[in-house]
Parts: sequence; C-alpha cells; structure tokens
Amino acid sequence: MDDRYTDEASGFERERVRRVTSLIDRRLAELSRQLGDVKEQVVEIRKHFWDDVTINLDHMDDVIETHTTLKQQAELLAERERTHMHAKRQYDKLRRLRLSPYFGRIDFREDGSDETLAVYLGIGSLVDEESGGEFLIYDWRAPISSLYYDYGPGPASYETPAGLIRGEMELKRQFVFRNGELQYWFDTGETIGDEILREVLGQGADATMKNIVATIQRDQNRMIRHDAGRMLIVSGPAGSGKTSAALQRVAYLLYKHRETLSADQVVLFSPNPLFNRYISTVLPELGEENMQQTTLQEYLEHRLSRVFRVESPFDQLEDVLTARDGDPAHEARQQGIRFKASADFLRLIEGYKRHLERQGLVFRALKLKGRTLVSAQAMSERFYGDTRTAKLAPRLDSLAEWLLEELRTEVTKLRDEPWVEEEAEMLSPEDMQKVYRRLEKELRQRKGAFNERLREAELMKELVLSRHLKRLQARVKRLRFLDLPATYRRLYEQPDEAAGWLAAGGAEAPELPERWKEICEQTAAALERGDLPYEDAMPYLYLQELIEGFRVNMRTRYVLVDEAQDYAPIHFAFLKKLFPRARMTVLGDPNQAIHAFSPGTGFEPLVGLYGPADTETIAFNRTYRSTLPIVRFTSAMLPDGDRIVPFNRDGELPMVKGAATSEQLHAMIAETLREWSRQGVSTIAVICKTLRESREAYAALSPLAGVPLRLITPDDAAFEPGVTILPSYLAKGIEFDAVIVYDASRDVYGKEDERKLLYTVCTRAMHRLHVYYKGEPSPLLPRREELLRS
Ligand SMILES: Nc1ncnc2c1ncn2[C@@H]1O[C@H](COP(=O)(O)OP(=O)(O)OP(=O)(O)O)[C@@H](O)[C@H]1O
Repeated sequence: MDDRYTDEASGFERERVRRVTSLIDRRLAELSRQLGDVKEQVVEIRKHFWDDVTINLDHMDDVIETHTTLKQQAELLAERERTHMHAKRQYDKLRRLRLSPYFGRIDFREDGSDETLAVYLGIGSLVDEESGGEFLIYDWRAPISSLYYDYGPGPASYETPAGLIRGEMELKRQFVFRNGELQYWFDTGETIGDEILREVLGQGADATMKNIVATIQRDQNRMIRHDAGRMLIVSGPAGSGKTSAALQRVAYLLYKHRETLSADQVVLFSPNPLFNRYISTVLPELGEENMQQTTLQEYLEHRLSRVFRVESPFDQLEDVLTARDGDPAHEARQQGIRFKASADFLRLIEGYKRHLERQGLVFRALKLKGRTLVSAQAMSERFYGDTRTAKLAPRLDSLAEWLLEELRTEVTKLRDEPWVEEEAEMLSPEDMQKVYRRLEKELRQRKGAFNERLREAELMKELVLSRHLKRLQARVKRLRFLDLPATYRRLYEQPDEAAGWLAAGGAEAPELPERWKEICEQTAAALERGDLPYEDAMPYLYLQELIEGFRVNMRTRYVLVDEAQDYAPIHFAFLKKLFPRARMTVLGDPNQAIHAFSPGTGFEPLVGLYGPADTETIAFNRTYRSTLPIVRFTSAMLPDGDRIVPFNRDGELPMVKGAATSEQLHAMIAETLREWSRQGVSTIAVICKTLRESREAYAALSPLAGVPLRLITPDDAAFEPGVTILPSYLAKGIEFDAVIVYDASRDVYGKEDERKLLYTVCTRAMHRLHVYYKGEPSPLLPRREELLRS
C-alpha cells in the first residue's frame, strides 16, 4: 500500500473491497446452488424423457398425446438449458470479477451538478440490488468508462447516445489486485499511468494473448469505440497494440450492440492458424463469445479446392524466398505475383469479362455414358445467339433452363440403349418396390389391354434414366456446363490480347509486366496440371463471380482484417463485395509487408475502397511489446524508424553474434537455449526465414540443445510455452519472451526487399533478442553507429 494515502482513504477503499467481494461471494454461492439445481433438473428431465412416451401405434390419440408430451418435454429442457447457460455465464463473469473486481476509479462531476459520482471500472458490471441498485462496478465498455481512458484529472467529457456530457474529473485512481487481494492502489495525474503499464509489460509472454482492459491507451480507446462509417484503417508499428485493441474493439461492439449483434456476425481474418489459436482466449476471458476467425487461405480452399489444388500463401512465399537469384523463371513468377495482385489486374479481368460477353466462354459438353447429349458447340451458339442482354449471368440462367429441357428430351431417347437395360437389371430391392407400387397403381387405373411384364421392364428403365437425368440436371443447375478453369486458362493462352483487355477494363496505365509472355506460359501450364498458384486464386474467384454473379454474405456485420499490409488491392475489392452489409476494420503495418504481392506502400489507396467520407484512419506510433533497447535496434532497421515511439522499459541490449561455420552457429544457439531455459524464460522462439531452414535448424539443434524443441509448420499450429522453432511467416502477429534469429547472414537476408521480413522477425521479441549469423552479417541489420546515435 502506498504510504501517500491517508488512513481515511485507505480505510474507505479497503472497506469497499470487502463489501464488493462479499457481495460477489454471496452471488457466487447462490448461482452455484442454482446451477446445481438446474443441472439436476436437466438430468432428471433427460432421464425420464422416454418414460412418458412409450406409445401404442394402434391408438391415434396416444400418438398425438405422445407427440404433445414430447414437444413439451423438449421445450422444458431447452428452457432449463437456457437458464443454465445464462447462470453459467453469470457465474464465470463473477469468478473473474472476484479475482480482480476493478482496476480503476474516477470521480466525475457533471457540469451543473453538485454531486460527484465515483465510477469503479471492471471487466463486467456489478449492481447491488440489496441497496437499491447501486452500481458497484461499471463495465469498462459503458459510455462513462471512456473518461478513464481519455483523460487525467481536470475537465473531461464523454459521448452518450443522448449527446456529449461535460464535467470535471476530480480523481483518478488505479488499483492492482492479485488473486482477489488488493495489492496496492494510487492516484494518478496521467491518462493511464505508465507505472502499471510498465509492470504489465514487464511480465512474461504467455502462449495466448492477454486482454489490455486495465491499460488501454487513449488512441487505442479511440479505435476501440469508433463506430461510424464503413471503414476504419489502423496503422501502427510492430507491437503498438493493433491486434490487442482490435480484440477489445470486438468486445466493445458486442457490448454496445448486444441487442442486435451476435459474435458469429463478426469475422476476423488473421494471418495464419497459429495466430488464430494465439488470440482465441481474449474474448472468452472478457466474458464474450469468440468471433468467427478465419484466414483468406481457408476461404479460398473452401471455394476452390474442389476444382484445383490451391497453393497456400506460405508455399508461395517459400518458393519466392528459396529461389535462386537471376533465374528467369523465378523473375517471371515474381513479376506475375505482383501484377496479379494489382488493381490493374482487376481491370484486366473486367476487360476479359467484357470480351467473354461477346465470345470465348468455354462450355463443357453434357454427356452420358460417352454419348454427347448437348455439345459445347451447341451451348456456345445458343448462348451467344441470345442477344436480349449483354450480361452474362441472366444469359447463363436462360441457357441452363434450355439445357434442362434438352436433357429431358435427349435422355428419354436413350431408353433402348443396351446399358439402360443392364442397369435396370441391377436395380436394388428398394427400387424394385417403387416399380411394383407404380405398377399396382397403373393396374388399378388401367383401361384396356395391359402387358404387365412389358410395363414392368419399361418402368425399370424409366427409373434408371430418371436417375441419370436428375444427376445431369443437378450439374446444370450448378452451372457445371461452364468450363471455368478452361475459360480462365484462355486468358493466359492469348497473351497478345491482354493489353486490349486492360484498356477495355479501364486501367489507368495499361501496362503489362515485362515478362508477361512467360507469366502466361507458366500460369497456363500450372492450370493445365490442376494447380492454382496462390496469386491466381483471387483473380479466378473474381472472374467466376463476374460471370456467374456474386455470392455474398449478408449476415456478417463487422469484418476485421489483421496484418492487412499482406493483402493486395484485389483481396480488399473482393472482401468488400463478399460482405456488402459489413463495416470493415483494417489493421496493419506497412513495414511488416512480407509477401511478394504486398504493395508495401501505406494504406492511403485503401481510402478509395469506400471513399473518404466513409473512412476513418487512426495511426498508432507508440510501441509496447519490446524493451527500449530492442525497439531502438529494430527501429534502426527502418528508414522511417525514428517515428516509432518506444515505451520506456529497460532490458538487455540485443546481441548480434557471428559464427564461422554451421557447427559453431548451432553450438552457440544451443548454449543460449540452455541458458535461457535454465533461467526460466517461458516462451523462446528460434525464428528461421523459411520452413526449409526451420527443418534444418530443428534437426541440427535437437541433439545439442538439451531442452525439448518444437517445430511449428503450417499444418501443425499449436503454440505452447518452451522453445519453438518456426519460419518467419508463422511468427507473424505473435510475440515471445526471447527471440533467436537463426541466421541473419548476408546470404540469407541480403536483399533490400527482405528488410521488412527481418524487421518482422526481430520485432517478435519482448525482453531478449539474439541475432546470429554465419559468415558475413546481413547488411540490413543496424550498424553499431546507428544504434549509438538513436
Ligand atoms: N494498452 C496496452 N496495455 C498493455 N499492454 C499493451 C497495450 N497495448 C499493447 N500492449 C501489449 O503490447 C504487445 C503487442 O501488442 P499487439 O500484438 O496487439 O501489437 P500489434 O500492433 O498487433 O503488433 P504486430 O504488428 O507486431 O503484430 C502485447 O503484449 C500487448 O499485450
């Protein structure tokens, strides 16, 4: 306890804590009893569920009565289960409150009022019904709680649905609880005192992300509570709390719109599955259900894996990072990746679609047992002969209608084919039952002569044919008569036409990449093999939607895109179309753009997506993750690094150390791993550039390290404390107590375009950073003089 406080104040706060915790304890006991009761009732209902419902099928009344009883029982069960769930949530929230009931207090006097309101803030609200509804704890998301994050003592104001409330903050106090015990508290003149922040940041990393409710900073609060316009863009350096604030924002939105918004209407796109796991505990910890979490790759797989083997962004990156310099095929691929991610390529696709309105769609003949029922040629003629509209989707619909009819006629013509009879002979007993029932019906209705045997054979054949017809019709309804892969491939099979399509699509500077012809050859060959390069996945889907009509998700109301610097314009254009009713929050750091397709520029072009009037941009510049010496080191790697404001937290200087041979390198790293493990460092990462390098490191270090090592691959995405070896791109968005950069030599990180990758890797470290290299160090690492200057 701080001795600056009077006994009076100290006594008051201690007494209040006692009052609050004893109320929580009583509530917990009550809820625990209730939960037990409800659980018992549910078990009881389940146990007797079937007792009342043994039915006698001969008695219709019995059947109806049973149906009613069953329905009532089910409703009762559902009701009890709802009560149970609600009570359980309450219970969990109170348990969390019990550990730390509140973290702050503000005394606020509204202008024109004599009364001062003391507002205590916690992760949920607590009202004392016994004393007439006094608010003992306010939810950190309540409108008035905003004061705490935005102001120090003095004039202050906050937004409410009814307008701005102004007044005077007379006191600001911060509390620190540990396991339900008040440790200390102090009054502060600042917005959020650095003292607590320093303490929080000094703690070790966990295998999961922490919530930051108690120490949200002012600019973060602005981002969390911003709720206007279609687009919010948040940029900030590594460790500035973008992801943390984004998760708090989701919790805030779920609270603010609790009557109308549910967690499954919020979608977060994250960089990789490891990251998904890493952040998955934050919302439940705050008492909220998790939002939907996905990756772009997951979505693309979902849409395209039936047609292609879709390359993952990691495989693409692996290919780019391990390619040899000067290899022309590699150079073409690089150019292709960049071009296909650009807004111009979207224009090219749009131009190509216009071309397809006149000619060029590839159709697939409808065949049955090798016989063509409707040829591709006939479809094409019918399609392009339809001049009622230029639009593709309605023309496809009317082609489909025509095909359904054609199929019916064509399939009926096959009744005398020998295979039909053969299949009829193979009909199952159930099918034969159907045939007999039909035959009986016809017998009853017959007029005149009727050859039962002949009719039976006919019906069997009809059944066989109707099955095939249905299958074919289902294909038609799903537009399978359209050969989209071939249509897309034809774009690359006519390299000379592309300039025209670019112009037709309205590209501003219709310029193709220098190696366009090679790009076309490479892509066409991959598509021919059934491989869809990652850079083609979005363009392919875009073309598909332009042709068939856009599939949209109307349910989602908020979309958050983390690590947005690794999304190309084409990705955003697509997301906008896919989620027409959603507001978008985009978070990123242009200095961490690691993919070859990343534009690498700022987010200014994104303003155009919804227009300036509908877009808000917030820039963070303070960074919290790493110690001051680490931030100095990493910032020195960036041209604009001096704009990053470090949080003043002391720590060891980062170490850069060279080895002459691989053996030496491994021995040095193993030694450090042993040392750190002995000192109890909780999460340690050995970060390699690629997966290939990670595997080598894992094999070499395993026998030497003397501590267990875990290799993380894109398919095995579990994050646990201990020593982890992983490739750069899987470490995105995650942090570790201590980081070892496996090999930052000139050979590995030598090119200017690898600067951002190396920066991303080094910025994963919270407390310690060791950078090793073999031979010569990377020229991208800061030089000693630079460090001394900063
Ligand atoms: N207001 C805050 N209070 C306490 N800790 C904070 C705060 N803001 C950020 N942090 C901490 O800083 C670290 C980095 O935060 P986070 O991962 O959200 O940053 P980021 O901007 O998403 O980083 P990156 O771009 O490197 O992925 C985390 O440990 C987080 O808990």
